[in-house]
Amino acid sequence: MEELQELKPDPFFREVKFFSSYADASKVPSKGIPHIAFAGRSNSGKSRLLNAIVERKSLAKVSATPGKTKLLNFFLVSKSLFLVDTPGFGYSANSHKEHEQMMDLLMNYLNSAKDLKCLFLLSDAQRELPDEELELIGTCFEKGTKPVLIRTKVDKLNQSELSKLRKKMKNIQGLYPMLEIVFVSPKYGKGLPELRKIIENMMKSLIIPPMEEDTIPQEINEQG
Ligand SMILES: Nc1nc2c(ncn2[C@@H]2O[C@H](COP(=O)(O)OP(=O)(O)OP(=O)(O)O)[C@@H](O)[C@H]2O)c(=O)[nH]1
Ligand SMILES: [Mg+2]
Repeated sequence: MEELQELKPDPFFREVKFFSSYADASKVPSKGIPHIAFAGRSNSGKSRLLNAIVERKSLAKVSATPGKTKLLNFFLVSKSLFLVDTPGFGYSANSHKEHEQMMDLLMNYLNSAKDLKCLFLLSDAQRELPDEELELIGTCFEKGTKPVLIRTKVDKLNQSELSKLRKKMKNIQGLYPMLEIVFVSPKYGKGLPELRKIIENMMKSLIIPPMEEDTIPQEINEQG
């Protein structure tokens, strides 16, 4: 894979900040600012990809230990878009009880957030795509949330593994012809222009009300 090229700074992502964290899905912002959520198994690379898209090194917290992100962490981009980092499903290094709470939080959010317009569903390219991910893609189409399937860590695959993966993804697009699938490696900048384009197109298709002052939190709490 080619080395990371110097990326052209994207003006839309120049203004990005941590907004707030939520442990209760009913409290998340719902005033018309669209959300894009990053969901997927623990350790699939959600937090790292979010940072890479907005060209920040450590805005969202990244860790090699699965289960790092425990809350719904909202990042506000140009006062008009929330990128939402979420706890990972599947194995995590947290206690069983804590993990169950994280999963309840995530599912409540995915099922109820009115402003969730797009789901970035990440899955490690070294692993088979689990059936649950396919079901989640189906649910997104039913609910009118645009799903994007993102295969991460493609830098860890060799050429023959990559071509096998491409074939498998073609089969999935046979099931879901409208599904966009992107291969990424934040390490090498791969897939980032495609994802930024998806975000740009989504923003163009929406009418977004100006952000009200009272929705900006007075005290920003800790990211979890
Ligand atoms: N080689 C490689 N490593 C990656 C890539 N993306 C993420 N990683 C690494 O994978 C590990 C997990 O990344 P995170 O972004 O914290 O994963 P996450 O999905 O947010 O994990 P949880 O918050 O625990 O659910 C970290 O050590 C990352 O540096 C990638 O594209 N290539
Ligand atoms: Mg994370």
